[in-house]
Amino acid sequence: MTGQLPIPVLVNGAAGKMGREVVKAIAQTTDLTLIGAVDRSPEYQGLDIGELAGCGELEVPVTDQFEPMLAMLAQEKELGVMVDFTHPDSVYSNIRSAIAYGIRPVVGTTGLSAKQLQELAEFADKASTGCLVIPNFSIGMVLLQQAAIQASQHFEHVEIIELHHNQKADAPSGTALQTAQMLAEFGKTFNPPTVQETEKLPGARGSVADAEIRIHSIRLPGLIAHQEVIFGAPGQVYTLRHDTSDRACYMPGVLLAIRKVIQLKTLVYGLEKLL
Ligand SMILES: NC(=O)C1=CN([C@@H]2O[C@H](COP(=O)(O)OP(=O)(O)OC[C@H]3O[C@@H](n4cnc5c(N)ncnc54)[C@H](OP(=O)(O)O)[C@@H]3O)[C@@H](O)[C@H]2O)C=CC1
Ligand SMILES: O=C(O)C1=N[C@H](C(=O)O)C[C@H](O)C1
Repeated sequence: MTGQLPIPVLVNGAAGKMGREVVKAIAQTTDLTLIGAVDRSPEYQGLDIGELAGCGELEVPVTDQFEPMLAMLAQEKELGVMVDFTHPDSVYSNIRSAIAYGIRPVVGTTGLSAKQLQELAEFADKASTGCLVIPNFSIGMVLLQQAAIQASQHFEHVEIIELHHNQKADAPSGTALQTAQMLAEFGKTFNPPTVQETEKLPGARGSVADAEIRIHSIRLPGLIAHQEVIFGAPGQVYTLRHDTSDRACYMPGVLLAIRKVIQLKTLVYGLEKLL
């Protein structure tokens, strides 16, 4: 907490699957206060977000008026935070708008390109405004990625499978892309060809990400969010797997990010940098 007052938070995408979890998590704290709930869905306009999220009335109605809410948040005595769980198509401009108002973004929405991230980092830098972009807020995924980095020093072959619910807009997942990027950071290239391959169906071998790491995306009802990183070598396979069974798993990371972002003056990418 800065001073005596709670950190004012605006949740963008508040009526969505993640937005509702964030609203519930904030309502259970004493050092954060929900001051706005933005969502574009017409069916939820004017409804109390607390009722919608299942944590009781919060006297915060859902609105689609993002910019006016940012302007209102900018008037608060304490530094304001905008949590974004919206859509890959709008996240870039949401972050720019928040920073322009001096609001600190905590971003879970995936789908930002490397170029967009670079531009946002420069924008945040110039404005001396903290911004957190976190492809995955769960501690289990951070641990998986750390184990994968360690294993990558010893294996030449690795592929990633990510499995998600079939409402997910982007593929591959932000987490899978980040994982490949983390393994590529040590300058190694994986999966040297062992045979001339032919794809009888385009995409059968997945997509090629950083350092020649292949990513395969599965979308099915019944899934939430899952990832496997599979290393292979002659005579052995080493599989790392993380399973999400409830979106509550992301909330400790989201709350940590809200509390940290107000201390930052630049854009930081990845939960591991906060731990
Ligand atoms: N970083 C992490 O740990 C996690 C990240 N995610 C990411 O978060 C994002 C959201 O996921 P999820 O909650 O499952 O998605 P949902 O579709 O359930 O929720 C998104 C909500 O935001 C609304 N919305 C979309 N665009 C806008 C906009 N421009 N302005 C205001 N509201 C908007 C949607 O309305 P409508 O339905 O009308 O489009 C919907 O109500 C995805 O990118 C997902 O990959 C998800 C889980 C964890
Ligand atoms: O859409 C989701 O659900 C998730 N999205 C994030 C991603 O793309 O990596 C994080 C997690 O996998 C859940």
